[in-house]
Amino acid sequence: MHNVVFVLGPPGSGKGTICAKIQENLNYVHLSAGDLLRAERQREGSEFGALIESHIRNGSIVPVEITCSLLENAMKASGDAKGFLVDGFPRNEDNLQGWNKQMNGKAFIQFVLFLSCPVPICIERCLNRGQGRTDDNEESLKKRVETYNQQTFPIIEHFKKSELAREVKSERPVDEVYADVVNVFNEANKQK
Ligand SMILES: Nc1ncnc2c1ncn2[C@@H]1O[C@H](COP(=O)(O)OP(=O)(O)O)[C@@H](O)[C@H]1O
Ligand SMILES: O=c1ccn([C@@H]2O[C@H](COP(=O)(O)OP(=O)(O)O)[C@@H](O)[C@H]2O)c(=O)[nH]1
Ligand SMILES: [Mg+2]
Repeated sequence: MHNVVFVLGPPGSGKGTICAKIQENLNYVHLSAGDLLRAERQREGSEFGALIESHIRNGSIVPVEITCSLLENAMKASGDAKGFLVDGFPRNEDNLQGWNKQMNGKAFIQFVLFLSCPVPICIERCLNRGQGRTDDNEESLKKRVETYNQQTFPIIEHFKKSELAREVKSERPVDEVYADVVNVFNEANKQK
């Protein structure tokens, strides 16, 4: 049974940055759904490359069958780990239902880390991210924020209702955000 922590928040809220630090220090394996999709987009012979690229440029969400299989394969390939940080997923109802169907009995959601950050700061961060991404531009970001507000925030609300969400405000400097995130993980692992 894979132990999973979903890491959610608007684009630019710091999910990848924080997950990398957690992976380094707390023995969780970081799986960025976005990175897995970008790798699949480039993979020689992938039948989903064009579909993934159009969703990424559009800030829309790739069908869960594709993303969930990439995540499950990555967890299988990773071998034993204290847990998996599933970064940037689930992003909508289709993702959540698809995960529940495909991963039922195979994964346990320990909790959901929600990095909350004002949108203008998020946009600024993405525009300065400098990773040469095809979706870090004004046009794509506008759509990504709309997708986040319309489709992803309701998923966060769902996890809040089931008392699985742990919110950390992430407009502060990385070290301050990370210190609070460590406390959330320590608290969650104490309860195990
Ligand atoms: N707390 C923070 N303060 C300032 N910049 C940050 C902070 N967290 C992340 N960043 C920067 O903002 C950009 C987006 O961070 P990233 O971790 O990629 O966010 P996400 O994965 O949520 O899109 C990166 O350039 C990163 O270095
Ligand atoms: O589970 C996922 C994760 C990402 N994406 C797509 O990949 C893009 C980039 O996601 P990522 O998490 O890398 O963006 P970030 O929030 O880190 O800026 C999203 O806008 C979506 O188009 C998706 O469709 N499903
Ligand atoms: Mg990211």
